[in-house]
Amino acid sequence: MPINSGFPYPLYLVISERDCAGRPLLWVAEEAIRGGVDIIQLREKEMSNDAFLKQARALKKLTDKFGIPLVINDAVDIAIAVEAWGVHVGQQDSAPLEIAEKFADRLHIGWSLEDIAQLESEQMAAVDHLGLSPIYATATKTDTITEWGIDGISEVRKMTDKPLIAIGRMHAGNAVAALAAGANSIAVVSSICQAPDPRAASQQLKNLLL
Ligand SMILES: Cc1ncc(COP(=O)(O)OP(=O)(O)O)c(N)n1
Ligand SMILES: Cc1ncsc1CCOP(=O)(O)O
Ligand SMILES: [Mg+2]
Repeated sequence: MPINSGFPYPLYLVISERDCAGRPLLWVAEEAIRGGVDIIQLREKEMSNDAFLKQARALKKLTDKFGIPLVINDAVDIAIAVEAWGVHVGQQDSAPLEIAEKFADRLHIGWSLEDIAQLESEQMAAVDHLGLSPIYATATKTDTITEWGIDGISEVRKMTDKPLIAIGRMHAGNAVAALAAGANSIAVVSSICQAPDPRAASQQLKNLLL
């Protein structure tokens, strides 16, 4: 059984050094937290394991200071090493059932949903929340298949009670529609990490989601 079916984190920041427009990741993260981000995922696709672990430890200190959860993308070992709140895995990553078998009560498990048929997967038994990936195609992640769109969120909402995170070109102009369609959370990279003022961008998004 998943360890928690609730998801009280409407504004979800996914962050990587590369996406921070030349600014330090920890500065962008702190500004975003001060602006109202509720949860942060560290997603480093181009770093060595050691550098990823170091970055994860530093970010965990920051998220602990502000009392918000840290999620690690892909790397279950790093999530465990830094005592992260959770891990996010996709269809090509470690399987939720395998993660849950080893780390049953230690990690919340997020899983990417790319196709409606995946809702029928046995993996769903170990999944705490779903990332609908992507709502819209985005330059931040190009190895995606189709777009859910806002209608896709409504479709999935009718088929599962699990918390749904809308990700993929989400911004102030489409966040409210995503929530109205049944998403519990909006996950963003560019809308905050590339913003000239990440704190103001977070505040603007958060105000829309309250
Ligand atoms: C909240 C959230 N949803 C979806 C994803 C995408 O995960 P995945 O499909 O494994 O792709 P990568 O992020 O690993 O490239 C996510 N990271 N977060
Ligand atoms: C990690 C991820 N998974 C699906 S889309 C995406 C990237 C979202 O980035 P952006 O918010 O810049 O479109
Ligand atoms: Mg992944």
